[in-house]
Amino acid sequence: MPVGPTDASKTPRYAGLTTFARLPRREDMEDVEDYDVAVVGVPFDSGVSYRPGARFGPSHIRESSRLLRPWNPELDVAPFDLQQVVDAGDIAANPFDIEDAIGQIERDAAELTAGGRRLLTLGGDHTITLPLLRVMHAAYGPIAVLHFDAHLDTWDTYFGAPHTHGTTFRRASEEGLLDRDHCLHIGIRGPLYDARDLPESADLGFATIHAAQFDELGTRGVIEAMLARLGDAPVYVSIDIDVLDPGHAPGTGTPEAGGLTSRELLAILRALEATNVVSADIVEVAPAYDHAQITGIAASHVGYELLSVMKPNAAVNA
Ligand SMILES: N=C(N)NCCCC(=O)O
Ligand SMILES: [Zn+2]
Ligand SMILES: [Zn+2]
Repeated sequence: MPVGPTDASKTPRYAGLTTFARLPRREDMEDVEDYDVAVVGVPFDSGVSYRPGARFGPSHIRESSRLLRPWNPELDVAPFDLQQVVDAGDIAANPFDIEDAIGQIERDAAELTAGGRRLLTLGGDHTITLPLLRVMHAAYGPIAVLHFDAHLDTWDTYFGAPHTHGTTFRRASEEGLLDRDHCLHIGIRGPLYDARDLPESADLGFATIHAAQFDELGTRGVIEAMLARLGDAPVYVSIDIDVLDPGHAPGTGTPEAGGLTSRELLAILRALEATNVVSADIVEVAPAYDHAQITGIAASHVGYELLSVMKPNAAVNA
């Protein structure tokens, strides 16, 4: 039986060290390799183009996750009984050297996912997804990326810099990491730099469901289109919290009006039960702009739903 979160009926939720959902720390495990999914923080925000602060995202999401409970009634699952989930702490990413940080993230994520283990990464800005996708590609081959974001993040460079939070998915596509027939952006909105931004993103392998399409499609219609696009491919889910409307997630660096509600996002994530989610990240949570943990709580619930749809990899401990 997996070791689950601290029992809230025996130890107050607000007591003790802060781990995601009050899960055991990886260091607490007798056999440190004995987990199916690791939650890991990447406190890095040196790739942002506007407001900084996502380096404090991991600790804020953890602190906001203390109220999560063990049973998920929407999916009829107990995500922490299905598989051993641990909190693996934070990856120490160099704030002064983006290339070095990307290398550190890639190495540590490769180690944490050895043997087919899953990762739920708490960012950090969206720069951190590139090394995570390299690790996914090494394990699974070209990967279907399900990208929730207000932004395309398929731009080329900022000030000549190739590795930023706005260029991640162009680099990933250029490096051949993506399964170009099955990648999808959901929630795109707001002004762009150029009329070519959208066609270029399509050329890089992404279909798009714009935030403005939610009214005509409805959540059900979005889910159907998403499942059709993903098919049976191994799916990596990257969630930029700014996909949510600023009313649902004010604590982020590049907010855009007209976004999803947290209820819409959570419903869409639950539908991933029918797919093969291999790992995921939640990025761009910047607590300095948050109020009353609105963004942190949304992010912690997003993480909970992701853990609820990740199925244990039969290869682990086989
Ligand atoms: N939040 C992320 N990942 N990217 C935003 C980039 C928007 C911009 O610099 O214009
Ligand atoms: Zn964004
Ligand atoms: Zn982004």
